[in-house]
Amino acid sequence: MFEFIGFVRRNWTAFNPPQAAKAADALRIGLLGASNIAPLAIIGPAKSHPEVIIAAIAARDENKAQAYAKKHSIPVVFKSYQELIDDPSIDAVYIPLPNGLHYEWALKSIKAGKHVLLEKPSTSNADEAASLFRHELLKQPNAPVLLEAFHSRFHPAWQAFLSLLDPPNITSAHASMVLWDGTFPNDDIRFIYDLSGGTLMDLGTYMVLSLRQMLGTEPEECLEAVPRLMPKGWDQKCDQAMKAKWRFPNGAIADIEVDFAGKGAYGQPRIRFPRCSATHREVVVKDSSLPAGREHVMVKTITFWNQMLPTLWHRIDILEAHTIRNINDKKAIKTWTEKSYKKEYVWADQGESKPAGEEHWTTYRYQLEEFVNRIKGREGSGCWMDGEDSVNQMAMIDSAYKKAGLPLRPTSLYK
Ligand SMILES: NC(=O)C1=CN([C@@H]2O[C@H](COP(=O)(O)OP(=O)(O)OC[C@H]3O[C@@H](n4cnc5c(N)ncnc54)[C@H](OP(=O)(O)O)[C@@H]3O)[C@@H](O)[C@H]2O)C=CC1
Ligand SMILES: O=C1OC[C@@H](O)[C@H](O)[C@H]1O
Repeated sequence: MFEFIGFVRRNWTAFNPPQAAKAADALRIGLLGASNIAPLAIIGPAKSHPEVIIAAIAARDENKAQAYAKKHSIPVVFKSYQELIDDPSIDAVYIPLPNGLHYEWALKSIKAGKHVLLEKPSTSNADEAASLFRHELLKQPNAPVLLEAFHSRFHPAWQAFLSLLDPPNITSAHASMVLWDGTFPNDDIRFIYDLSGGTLMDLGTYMVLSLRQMLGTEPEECLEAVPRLMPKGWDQKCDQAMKAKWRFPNGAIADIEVDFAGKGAYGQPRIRFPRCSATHREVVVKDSSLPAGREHVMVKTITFWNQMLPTLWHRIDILEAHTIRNINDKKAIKTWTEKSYKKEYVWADQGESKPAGEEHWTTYRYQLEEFVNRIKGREGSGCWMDGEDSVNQMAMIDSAYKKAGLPLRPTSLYK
């Protein structure tokens, strides 16, 4: 009952956040495009941030921008993306454009001296990511801050989950999410190759990041990648679903499954709640009560339920599979499991300095906190995604497209 009340209160407040009075030196952020995601990813989170003002929007159609600005109380409308990034009163831009336009508009914004919060996936492929994140302009003193908006990694629950893992001793890992057909129409930007669509580029990015973060390193090889293409008549260079498997340097095998049109038995819609899990190498548990010739071993599996939107609800399951067995023939004498659970909506006490956070803060709000901290030169929670991380993320995505025999998403012609 208390948990249900907490769930309702947390989620109601997440979507109706308290309004903070704005500081005189608040960052003025402009939005490129009247996107579907901005209200959740930045307009809402900015409300409770005293140092952020959503100051302007630009859309390809000015009337659309005006209507969006009115709905979301955005004071200034620009006629084009370029006009917005050229305006000296704008400090930073949020780029939630189709994936294929990320590179061009991020680079244009950086050239205009703006800080950039860039939607995931950062670019269309690893080559683009390398040219963007290793750009000379980002190496200058006082260079703009560029962040791939991988919101989920900024949440305390995700960090708590990672802290329970022992990456060198992980033997297998898994991450998956399956949605029902029709969540997005077949002509959505997500499924258009020329805009760098594909399910691996969308849901897949979260699962790829989950594996990379759980293993704490980059894969050696993509062992398998099996796409299901969009239905006939739709873009045949886009995957509607993807299953892929990699080998990591410690020998761990890690796989993902993502699907935008899950079907179960008899064609019934199938969904799979976002999750990821890691299983560790068997360890011997010291047990002085055992007779000679016997040993006690344990295998630990840790699962995170809802790594994508943990504020809504999440759970970390710690499962220990114990066995008492003969040492010589490995015959099991007794087996049992022990389970415990963890949730973490705010940072656990870390002594003197606890990073900012509230139970109702979404992943996007935690991310915005760190984006601002970085721009203002403050330490913050320590969560960040640096440029090389974003390049490696795209390299792992590319490796699956290559293995699947699909073309890499197209590189922008913008220089
Ligand atoms: N972090 C997260 O949780 C989420 C992130 N995303 C990411 O955000 C980005 C945008 O997603 P979403 O908001 O769902 O997308 P939308 O379908 O809302 O499109 C975003 C904007 O793209 C602009 N646009 C520019 N060129 C084109 C074009 N050729 N065709 C279609 N649109 C164009 C439109 O701008 P205009 O208004 O100027 O016409 C539109 O408003 C993607 O990169 C996606 O991966 C998406 C959902 C969740
Ligand atoms: O980033 C995202 O998160 C939620 C998904 O449903 C969406 O397609 C994706 O773009």
